[in-house]
Amino acid sequence: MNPQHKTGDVILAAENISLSFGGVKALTDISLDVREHELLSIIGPNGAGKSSMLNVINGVYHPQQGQVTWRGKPRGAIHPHEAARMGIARTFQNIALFKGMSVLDNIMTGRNLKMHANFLQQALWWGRAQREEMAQREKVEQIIDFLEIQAIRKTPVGRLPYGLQKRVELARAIAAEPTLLLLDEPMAGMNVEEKQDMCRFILDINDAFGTTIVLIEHDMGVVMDISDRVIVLDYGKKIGDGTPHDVRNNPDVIAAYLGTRH
Ligand SMILES: Nc1ncnc2c1ncn2[C@@H]1O[C@H](COP(=O)(O)OP(=O)(O)OP(=O)(O)O)[C@@H](O)[C@H]1O
Repeated sequence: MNPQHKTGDVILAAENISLSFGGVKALTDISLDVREHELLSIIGPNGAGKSSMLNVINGVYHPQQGQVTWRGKPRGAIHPHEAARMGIARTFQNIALFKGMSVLDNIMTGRNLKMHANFLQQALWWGRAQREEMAQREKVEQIIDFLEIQAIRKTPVGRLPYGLQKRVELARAIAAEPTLLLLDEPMAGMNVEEKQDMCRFILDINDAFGTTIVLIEHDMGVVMDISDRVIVLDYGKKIGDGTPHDVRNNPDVIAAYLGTRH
């Protein structure tokens, strides 16, 4: 894929971010930006700081130094629910779904932010709340069709194979209609066919909804294939930032990462 034709303005900028846990420096002076509509991958060996960076972006961690700017405005220390309100959705390395609930109900939880009627309003204006519930369900059904999970819509998530659970988690994340979608190893533990499906869905989301995607992924084939741009971290420092072609030919990256691990 080629990048430049589709990417827009910078929507998120992280400037000089440093984050430590006790004596462990997870991130050191990292600056990066995320441009609207792009598919940006963050790669690097285990412990390089990739998940920490996503956690800074969506407000799970607050860096000791540096600043995050969202649509040109410095953000300050925010919590994940505030990041969600800004339009930043997230999936996790370990699936975080309600295992006893059906696929449909799990995806509905992703619509919470879009619900207007609160509990009291639901009690007072039953009709209106019901109309809203129907509209939300319709949206969820569209997502179910989009991700081709119609056949399992009533199945409790805990009974599904791993690959499908990952797809349901993706469905729940896009149910929030995010501007920026953070995906933390969405293909980990998948077989080749499941990975191909997941790649297709990620690209479709990016294309069909214009959703900006930041992806952490260890599979280099996948990263080089689908990314518009790749950022490389190593020991908490940024050592590469460019097109897949640039990164593949960056001597620092080759030395620190591609030739050695994974
Ligand atoms: N909550 C935490 N408490 C203490 N140390 C942490 C915490 N989160 C991350 N770290 C440390 O920060 C460093 C970066 O970890 P991080 O999980 O961000 O790396 P990563 O690149 O995502 O690794 P992986 O590919 O293994 O998921 C590691 O040394 C890790 O042990």
